[in-house]
Amino acid sequence: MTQSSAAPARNNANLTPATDLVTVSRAVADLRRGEIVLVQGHENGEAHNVAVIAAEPLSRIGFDRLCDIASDGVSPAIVIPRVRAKSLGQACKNDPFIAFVSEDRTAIDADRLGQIANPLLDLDALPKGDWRPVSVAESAAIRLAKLARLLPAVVTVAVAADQLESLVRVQNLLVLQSESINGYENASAASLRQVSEARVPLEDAENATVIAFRPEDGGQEHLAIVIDEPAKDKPVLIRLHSECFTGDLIGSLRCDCGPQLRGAISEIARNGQGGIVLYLRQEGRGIGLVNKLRAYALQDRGFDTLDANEELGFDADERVYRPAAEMLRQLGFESVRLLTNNPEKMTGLESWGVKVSERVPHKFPSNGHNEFYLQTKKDRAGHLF
Ligand SMILES: Nc1nc2c(ncn2[C@@H]2O[C@H](COP(=O)(O)OP(=O)(O)OP(=O)(O)O)[C@@H](O)[C@H]2O)c(=O)[nH]1
Ligand SMILES: [Zn+2]
Repeated sequence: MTQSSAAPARNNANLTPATDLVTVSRAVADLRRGEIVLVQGHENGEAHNVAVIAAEPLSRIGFDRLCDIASDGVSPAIVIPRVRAKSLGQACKNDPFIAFVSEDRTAIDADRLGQIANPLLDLDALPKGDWRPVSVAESAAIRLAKLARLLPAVVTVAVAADQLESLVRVQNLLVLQSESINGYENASAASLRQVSEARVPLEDAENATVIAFRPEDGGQEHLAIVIDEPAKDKPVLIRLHSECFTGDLIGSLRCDCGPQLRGAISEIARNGQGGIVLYLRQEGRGIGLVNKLRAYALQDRGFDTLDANEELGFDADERVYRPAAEMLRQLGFESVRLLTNNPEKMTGLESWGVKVSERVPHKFPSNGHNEFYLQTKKDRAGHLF
């Protein structure tokens, strides 16, 4: 076990379970670097603690350190999506995630873990082992991996209560409560505050102002592009646009995002009443760019856009709409006319108290590459084309 007695503890093991935005965002960064984080969950009135490492950026050193934490001879558990377990030959119930524990600790190394976790990699055979349901702490750890925009697959070992305090103190590991992880997205959205604003004349809307909103934990800023001067006492024309690096910036033909973004700006400018484009940092329907590229690679192997997400262990759509509702509230708008084909955006906004008085269709012609994508949204995601 690596020890550094001089390292100050970054928090203590008795933290209250209130959502702790800063600790969660620090844990996200730790997980992305391949570091161990400690997660505490409560089941049947008892605390269960796990030390966690993400399966994806797992280094040999990180894996060895995790094994050092485990009791003698105990293999770490590999928590993967049910669909991945199925394709590895394990018929399982409907739990979305399942844990695999190898009989032989030496049968798993960092490379083998990557192959087990990532559906794009081939795996010859799984070593002998047992499957078991995941604990509350482990399912929160999966949520943390999703917040980190990593593959939803983690490696865990159980940690006894007396071991927890020394890991925090001696190894300088973060400990966080499952409630904090599970409440993070909501709390982060509620903490958004305007941090800067400037006039930015656009090709299609000369009178535009970009306003940036930052969450308290210092996470990614969402943007409001306010065009002209929309009245606050009647429904404002808006578009909720989810970030799409490939479609918005480099002209990808796999989706319809580029034309939808530019089209929304010009339509709002043309209508003469003003309006707002909310540019939401929810790349890849909330799974992040790296995972979206993985989903594209799976689509090239025959999965459709929704199944590809699920094959990776994500929901078909992981977006949340509280940040959009919060920005509208702070800008002083209560009621909107929404440019969209996606009914979930309407119900999402309404569930956070924004009145959607009208849906304004926002369809653009297909381009020779995105017909199947658009058809899938219509047939399987209920998009109204
Ligand atoms: N995971 C995943 N995300 C994708 C794929 N294609 C596009 N996206 C993402 O999907 C989102 C599309 O966002 P929007 O255009 O705002 O939403 P929409 O659900 O299509 O709804 P409307 O356009 O409003 O009708 C962006 O974040 C894209 O990056 C894909 O195949 N997989
Ligand atoms: Zn796109």
